[in-house]
Amino acid sequence: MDYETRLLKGWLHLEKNWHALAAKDCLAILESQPSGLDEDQVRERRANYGANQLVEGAKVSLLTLFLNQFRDFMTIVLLAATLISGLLGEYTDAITIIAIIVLNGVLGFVQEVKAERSLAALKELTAPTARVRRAGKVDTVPAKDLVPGDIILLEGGDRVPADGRILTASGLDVVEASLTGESVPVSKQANAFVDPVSPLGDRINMVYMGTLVTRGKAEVLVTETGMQTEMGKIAGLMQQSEEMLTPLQKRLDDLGKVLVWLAVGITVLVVVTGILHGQNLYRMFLAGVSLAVAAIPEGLPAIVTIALALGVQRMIKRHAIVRKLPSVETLGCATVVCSDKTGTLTQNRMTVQQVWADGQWFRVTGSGYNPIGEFVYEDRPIQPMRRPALRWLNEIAATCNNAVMKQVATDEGEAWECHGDPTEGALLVMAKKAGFGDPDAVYERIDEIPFDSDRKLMSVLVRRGDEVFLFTKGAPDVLLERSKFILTGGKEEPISSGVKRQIAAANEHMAKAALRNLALGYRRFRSVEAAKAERHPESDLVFVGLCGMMDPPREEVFEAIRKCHQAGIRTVMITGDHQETATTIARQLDILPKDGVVVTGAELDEMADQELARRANDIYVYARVSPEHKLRIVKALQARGHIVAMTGDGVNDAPAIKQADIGIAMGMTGTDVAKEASALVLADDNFATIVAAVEEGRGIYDNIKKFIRYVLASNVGEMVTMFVAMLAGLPLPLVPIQILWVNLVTDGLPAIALGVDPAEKDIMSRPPRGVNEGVFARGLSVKILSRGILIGAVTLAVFIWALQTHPDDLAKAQTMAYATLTMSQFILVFDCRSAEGGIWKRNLFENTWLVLAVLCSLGLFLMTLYVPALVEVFGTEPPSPTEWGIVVLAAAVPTLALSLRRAGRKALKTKIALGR
Ligand SMILES: Nc1ncnc2c1ncn2[C@@H]1O[C@H](COP(=O)(O)OP(=O)(O)OP(=O)(O)O)[C@@H](O)[C@H]1O
Ligand SMILES: [Ca+2]
Repeated sequence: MDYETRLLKGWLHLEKNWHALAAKDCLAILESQPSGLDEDQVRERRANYGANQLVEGAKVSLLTLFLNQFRDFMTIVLLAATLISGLLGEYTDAITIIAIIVLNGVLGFVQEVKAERSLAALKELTAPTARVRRAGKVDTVPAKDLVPGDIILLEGGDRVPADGRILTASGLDVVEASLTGESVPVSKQANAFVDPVSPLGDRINMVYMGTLVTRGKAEVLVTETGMQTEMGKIAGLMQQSEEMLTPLQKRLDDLGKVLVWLAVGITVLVVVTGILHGQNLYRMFLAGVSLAVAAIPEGLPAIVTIALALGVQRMIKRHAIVRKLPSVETLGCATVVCSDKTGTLTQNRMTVQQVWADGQWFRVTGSGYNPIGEFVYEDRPIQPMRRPALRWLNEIAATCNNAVMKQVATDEGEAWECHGDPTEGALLVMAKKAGFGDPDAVYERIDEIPFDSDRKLMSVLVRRGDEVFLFTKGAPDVLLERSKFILTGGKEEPISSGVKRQIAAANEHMAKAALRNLALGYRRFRSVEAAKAERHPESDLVFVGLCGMMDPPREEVFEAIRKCHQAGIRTVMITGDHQETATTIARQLDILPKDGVVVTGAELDEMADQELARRANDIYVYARVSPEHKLRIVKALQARGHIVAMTGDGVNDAPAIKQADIGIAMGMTGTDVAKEASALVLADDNFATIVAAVEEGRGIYDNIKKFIRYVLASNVGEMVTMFVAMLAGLPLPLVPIQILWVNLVTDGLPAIALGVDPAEKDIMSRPPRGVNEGVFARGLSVKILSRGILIGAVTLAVFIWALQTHPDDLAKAQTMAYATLTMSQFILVFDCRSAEGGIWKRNLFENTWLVLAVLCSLGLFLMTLYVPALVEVFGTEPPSPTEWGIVVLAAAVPTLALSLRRAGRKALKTKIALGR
């Protein structure tokens, strides 16, 4: 570092005024260069500067999390009661109860840690990345790995990953609202002079972490990372807290509060009636508190989180990444899925098959990205570079292009892969087939006007010797409109309206064959300066020709769309492509029914919002639309009461993604902006993944309902048993420790195993659930109460029977009641697996976890009957074989009776139906 640089560095150290320095001085100070840092430098700086991350708020320690398990009111009361009983000399009772409470706490703790971990893993998956140039090579790395001195590449749609000085920029616009509050994009430049004392918003040669690039491209030298960034300085204020509680979780939280008071109320009643009937006050108190602890479903929120988290992991396996947990529930309610076409419904592996130029048709042979094939005219191979129109066409196609083709080794030998836009990949391959493989050797690129979905065009300014051209490619209708000339027989001639009609017809012809079309053209300039001075460079073009590329539908989409039909979900295609191409593909995929309507962006512009809403139910394809139209479409569908899932990838798609009930972003081709607006990211950009996510979403919601049903029915059973016994003046049916143990073995493992239950087969043939439908809709509360009451009834029946057969043996009768209550819950858990069908609706062994969980819990329960040390503590007396028979029969009654009743009702219905 020379003296001057060191001087600057000293000054900078005080002020951090990167914006007031020349770019080359910034590079010198950071000892970097445009080709980037090398590996050693990066490693060293990582150690010095730390990760490029905002430090998060303090995390809850594991110990706190563990202690939290014992903080609820009833557990504290129970602990106090236990202490008293310890003081009164009931040591075994006291120790056992404490042991059970600790076990319960451990269980809750494990559940919560697991839930937390899964959520953290989720966050990791959606962590931002950055494109960085190091040692001359461009690579995508996690944004947290950036160090000062790194050279990063930005383009429209990126979130800026660190603070940096702009080295080069073309058409760069950045929204800095997150930093300055200003929502109008700021236009940035590399070489602008910026006053040292200017505010953040005026430093137009800098970009700042967390701001959004809306358009353009730039190379940026990272100057500050992590907490040293402007964002880091205000990190305390900025911590975005993502809404992580789902509507269901909130509702259950409220429900939990009600249930606590209900449980406490009933417990008080039980205790009071027990005492009035002459029960021992102290034992009654302990029993009451134990009952309350058992009956309060304090584990529900944690189990819901686990079910959500496990479901979310299953979704990840199916390539759907959930960014906002609440959307998991909404997924099951979706009534319309609006999907992009290119790459989502189709394979996005494009191949140019037809070319129209100079009034003639050509075929291009070959398939995929393999650059082997020929241009064919009237069934004879030709040499395209010898024909002026085709030569221009291929030169523009390859030069106005940012894709890179790479050869990779696969299992089936060498294959070609496209890095970049597949549309451009197809053009590169075509040019290579024509024999124009290396455009950089011929044309020097000076500038680029990047593609955007609104303009539907892309251009590059190039120089060849002292000739200067603008090469443009884009949607044929758009490009044709901007053309004034056409290349015929090697000469530029004015384009007549007749020729325009001929081109439009050629375009239509290819579109009807499902080809995706692009037009190519150029414009000459006198000099680079003249081109740069031109306000509308993409006009007065010379039209060269059309390329039609095949982009076949994805195989798996056919099945996915069929599933949607069955599940009562409508599929709508929204595409920037031509209406004929869109229509043909939509027909192939069975998205567009016979009477379905296709609407274009131009027609949308003519339509008022109300009219759009009125017609929204009949429109299946929106073609040649701009991202702005998407927002209107979402709103129109929502106005018709639909729950809308909407896909998108670009910056301009973000508002629609946000507005949709389920915003979906593309994982591969999507911009950061689209991803951040989304609730769901498709790792494979595949439509079928949306359907898989809906399926999982429905399954997760179902599973949550399953264990709510199970846990609450069990608890009702426990309450009914105790309450009725006390009312009837019976002795205590279960001793406190037994109550606690029932709760531990039944609420623990089996309930969690229900959370991973495979979805029912008919899950995608039901209509979508209403968004406002509560958990207890569709008779769930009746199911819970009927089962709970029956469980209580059989437990009491067995208890009374045992009291009568062994009048002097209360312990025996209590053991029988204890066994009946436990066993009936083990049977009930299998009944809860089917929403409508009864216990035999589903294969018992389909959910191995559940079988294992029940066996495991059964073992824990049997230990208290047969392990001598525990028998002593639990005061049990093992039933005889006959008594076991009675217990198991009685325990099966609630589930069997209700399943039979359902089967009976169904048979009756069928009979009535048949009778008609
Ligand atoms: N890289 C590109 N350069 C120039 N023009 C392009 C490029 N990519 C697409 N186009 C043209 O712009 C049109 C709109 O593109 P856009 O990306 O908005 O939608 P799409 O890819 O056709 O379909 P979808 O909206 O279903 O993804 C395309 O139909 C094509 O004619
Ligand atoms: Ca319970």
